[in-house]
Amino acid sequence: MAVYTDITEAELRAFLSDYDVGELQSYRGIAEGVENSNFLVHTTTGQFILTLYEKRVNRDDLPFFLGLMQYLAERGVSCPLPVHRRDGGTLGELAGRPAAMVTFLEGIWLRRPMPVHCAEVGRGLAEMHLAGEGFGLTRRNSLTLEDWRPLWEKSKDHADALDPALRPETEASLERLEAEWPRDLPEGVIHADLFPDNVFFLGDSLSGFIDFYFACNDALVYDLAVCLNAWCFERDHAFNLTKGRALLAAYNATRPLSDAEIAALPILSMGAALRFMLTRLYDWVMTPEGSLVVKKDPLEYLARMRFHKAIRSVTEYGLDR
Ligand SMILES: Nc1ncnc2c1ncn2[C@@H]1O[C@H](COP(=O)(O)OP(=O)(O)OP(=O)(O)O)[C@@H](O)[C@H]1O
Ligand SMILES: N[C@@H](CCO)C(=O)O
Repeated sequence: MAVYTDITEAELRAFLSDYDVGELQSYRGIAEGVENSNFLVHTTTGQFILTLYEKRVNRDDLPFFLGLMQYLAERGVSCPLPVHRRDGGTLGELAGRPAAMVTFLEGIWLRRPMPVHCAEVGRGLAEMHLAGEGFGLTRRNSLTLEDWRPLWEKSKDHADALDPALRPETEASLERLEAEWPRDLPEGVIHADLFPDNVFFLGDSLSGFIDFYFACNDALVYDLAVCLNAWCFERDHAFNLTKGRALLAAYNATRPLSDAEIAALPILSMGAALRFMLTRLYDWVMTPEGSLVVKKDPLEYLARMRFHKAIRSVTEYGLDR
């Protein structure tokens, strides 16, 4: 459950008094998510999501995240819109945490996405990349190549307990990624965490993206590599070629990939798999026993790392070449 910081009704009423959102009717903590504390807030004018930003979110990055959601929403991307206070600001403080409210997005996330949904994500991701052009603020990706080894150093002593293969394979992956990481790919604003739980659907149609708290400037195709990892593998860790084809074709139809971007897909996908293995391993080690947060399995991403390492041609992802 992701309510690390609880709030009282009195605190919430005082917070809401700076907004034109009507009277508080009810509120409850939202169990899903692992990063921040989220509350669903009902007022006489509608429902909103209130987020209290926790450990991994740097306060200085919040104007980037909130500004980006606003920018994308204004340019036709369906995503939460930060709610403005009467003084014009969107960022406040509640229970000693930075806090903001955003509009509620209709839809549900899919536990078992099908190829049709992968195609929707591919199209939506490409549209988001195009819509992000010209956004005035920038943010470095804080979970990219340079950040992986320090993260690994903090948790590697616990790797053997999970799987004896984890340590040697991660060390070998880090070396290869450090030697081969591509540098000159087209960059822009990326979501960087576009997992199924961050994409809402109404029926088979994508209804919106949430959770922009890893968004940053980086190679656009890295976002696609994250999606390949998050959307196109089955529970037994097998890659689903039909899903890969659907995701990549739909992306490519909206924002055509260059030859360099296509060639970089295997190494970027391997890097993306390592990134999620590392943050999951870190959380696995650091989250206290008995805590209500659902820990995610780092080994799912060891399996994906193996798959990407063995790729010989991008046709294995479903790209026609
Ligand atoms: N704008 C929104 N509209 C509707 N529901 C939302 C919205 N934002 C968040 N939620 C709900 O809150 C849950 C957690 O939100 P979110 O994924 O942003 O949290 P997080 O702690 O940052 O999680 P993550 O583990 O994905 O990084 C979502 O699964 C969704 O149910
Ligand atoms: N989407 C991530 C959690 C947030 O970084 C994961 O599944 O590991």
